[in-house]
Amino acid sequence: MAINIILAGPRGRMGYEAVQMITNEESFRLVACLDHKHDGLTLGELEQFRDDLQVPIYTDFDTCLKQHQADVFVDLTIPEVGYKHTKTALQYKVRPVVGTTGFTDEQLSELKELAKEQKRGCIIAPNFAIGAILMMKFSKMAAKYFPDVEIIEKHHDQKLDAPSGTAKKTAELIQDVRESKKQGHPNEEETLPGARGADMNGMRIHSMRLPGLVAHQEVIFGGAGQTLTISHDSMNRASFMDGIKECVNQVMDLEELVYGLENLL
Ligand SMILES: NC(=O)C1=CN([C@@H]2O[C@H](COP(=O)(O)OP(=O)(O)OC[C@H]3O[C@@H](n4cnc5c(N)ncnc54)[C@H](O)[C@@H]3O)[C@@H](O)[C@H]2O)C=CC1
Ligand SMILES: O=C(O)C1=N[C@H](C(=O)O)C[C@H](O)C1
Repeated sequence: MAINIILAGPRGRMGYEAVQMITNEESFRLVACLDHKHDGLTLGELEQFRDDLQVPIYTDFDTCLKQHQADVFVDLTIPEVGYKHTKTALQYKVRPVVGTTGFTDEQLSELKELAKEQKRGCIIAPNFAIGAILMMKFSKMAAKYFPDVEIIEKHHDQKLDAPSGTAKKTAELIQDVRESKKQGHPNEEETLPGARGADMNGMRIHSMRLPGLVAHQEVIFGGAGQTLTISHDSMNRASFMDGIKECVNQVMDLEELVYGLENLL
């Protein structure tokens, strides 16, 4: 039996790629899309999609959920909207797979509680690329031996949230094995605010935004007389699609919220 999917954000960089992946996958069926425009049209009526994509577009999620029996809801939008969508999907007992980043810790806790109450699977994955998951895992391994670490994440200049979800997740994983420690000289001073980047329990995260970039991260560890750099580059958004596929399949068997694809691989 096919898995029926509703996708939010089909016209976005990730959404467009996800439409191609879902509609090319035999075991998936794209039953509807959610957008903030084009209510009542189908994807095929929009310029960027194939004419034969007879997938209806809704601007109101409640209406969409009442009209279509969906198993999984995929969100690739913006933080504020993605959070509201995820909550609504869970209230309708539809399983969310969320790639949207920038949720607060409070929002994540609230959604975790809701998924538990509703006994519905929900996956929130700051990064769907397998290479990025390995980069995070390797960083956690290295942090045991190198407590001094700085993260540099580099993204395209249309990204809304900083630091990236991946950088925050990496720092959280490192934090599991690293004691809180303020890095750099104890008396260091920023003569330009922000020069040392964001501070997460003494660990520093630097966010770079430039046209031409897609999604890249370096985790640099420093020790006596040596540095270790673990890096990952997504050259295009196809790099995230296998991860979304995996999450759509796995969320069907979950009854709680899982934050991070590293917990499922
Ligand atoms: N987890 C992962 O592996 C990845 C996550 N992302 C995240 O995915 C999200 C989307 O990224 P991009 O596609 O690059 O952004 P984008 O800006 O290209 O697309 C966002 C889409 O959201 C849509 N949108 C805005 N408000 C909406 C609403 N009320 N209802 C429905 N749709 C709405 C916009 O029309 C737009 O098409 C971001 O949060 C980004 O950080 C991006 C790449 C990989
Ligand atoms: O906005 C993006 O592009 C990306 N967002 C995710 C993040 O915030 O970590 C994943 C990837 O880095 C691409």
